[in-house]
Amino acid sequence: MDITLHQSALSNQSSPIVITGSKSESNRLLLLQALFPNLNITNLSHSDDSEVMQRALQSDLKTIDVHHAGTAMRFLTAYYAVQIGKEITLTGSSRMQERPIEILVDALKDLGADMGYLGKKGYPPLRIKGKILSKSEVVLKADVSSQYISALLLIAPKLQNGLKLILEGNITSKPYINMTLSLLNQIGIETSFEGQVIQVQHQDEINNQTIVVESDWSSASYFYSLAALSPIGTTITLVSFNEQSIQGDTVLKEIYKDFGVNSIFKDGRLTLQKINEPLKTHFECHLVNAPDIAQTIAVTSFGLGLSCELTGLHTLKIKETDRLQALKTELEKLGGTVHISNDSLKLEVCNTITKAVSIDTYNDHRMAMAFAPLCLKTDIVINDFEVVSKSYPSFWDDLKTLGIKVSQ
Ligand SMILES: O=C(O)C1=C[C@@H](OP(=O)(O)O)[C@@H](O)[C@H](O)C1
Ligand SMILES: C=C(OP(=O)(O)O)C(=O)O
Repeated sequence: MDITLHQSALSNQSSPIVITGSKSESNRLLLLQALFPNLNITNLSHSDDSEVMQRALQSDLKTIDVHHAGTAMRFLTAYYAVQIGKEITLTGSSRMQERPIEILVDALKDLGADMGYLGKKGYPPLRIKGKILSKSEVVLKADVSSQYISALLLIAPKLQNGLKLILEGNITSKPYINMTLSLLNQIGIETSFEGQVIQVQHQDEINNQTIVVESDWSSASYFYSLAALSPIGTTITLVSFNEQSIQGDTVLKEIYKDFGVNSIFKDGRLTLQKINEPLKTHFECHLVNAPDIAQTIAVTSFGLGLSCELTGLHTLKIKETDRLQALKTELEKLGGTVHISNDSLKLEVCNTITKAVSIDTYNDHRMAMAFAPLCLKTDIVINDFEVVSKSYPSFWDDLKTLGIKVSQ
């Protein structure tokens, strides 16, 4: 189904937007909780991806389907590899069956795992038979997806001798690896990360404890974009966010300064203030550490009539859709001119936005949410609007709270 966002301005009296827990943190903690049952978690994400993860970990079924959830696919591959005596099929949506997993499968097999492909080599679905993994050191490529590395790190404390990972190549999405290590440290597990080598110590048990999931910074990006596209003086308040976070997407607060948005933290609230128009007409950003906010930034630049060059985007082609191609197609429908390569996107200056365009979302929540803020400039239709539930089910309600006029 589609949804129409009528050209609107944000209300200046709206209540704060409450964003729930980070899906990345939630899915890591859910897996750690399955390994260490005395870990208690609060403020879990309400996203489809976290619900899928929760259901999978509680399931006795022989086939586990994670739909579109990349973290669930990768983290559960490692988890089931060490579930002794269990044999399962792990599968996902048709897109998931095009998202590569060979680097992780090879690393787990090198450690002693018993698993294989049920379809195309290198891709889900997988057959996994849990066993004790005998080895504790493995070499793997780090330039395709950090999720393979996080998956191995999450099961590492339960391996007999812990784990030493030797990373090859440029490390992509590094803040997500640091997030995994930080959560391991928070529950009392010792780790080190020096150069290309990560080590995790073996640990059987942890102390009883509760971890509060931080609110989701990737979801906050759409509000940064709304603030950037609004007149000077506009404010949007988000709860609950603190300046210190283990999520790499906190770089938003630096990046959006260039678009005239200031971030003020007070008592767990983050207020975004549009304080000036962009100081430059061309924007450049290297996003190898924050791939999930690339779509938001490209659309903000377009909406502001700026040219931009975004680099470090080689992972975008293997996400929910080929995000580089999807951005080019949809921005060009709106009148933009976009050049893409395997790892970059260049947008030319465009001062008129084509009206009432229908944006295709390609089963990608971030396509829907990244384009939505353009309703501050023109009417816009978002096709298959339900996709947002992958990470942010209440997104459209939250837009209405801000005064955006929405109809179905
Ligand atoms: O570990 C995680 O929670 C994630 C890592 C990133 O993936 P890649 O490492 O594949 O870039 C990111 O894009 C994804 O949304 C979540
Ligand atoms: C890429 C994403 O998720 P995943 O890889 O976990 O499917 C995302 O949420 O933008």
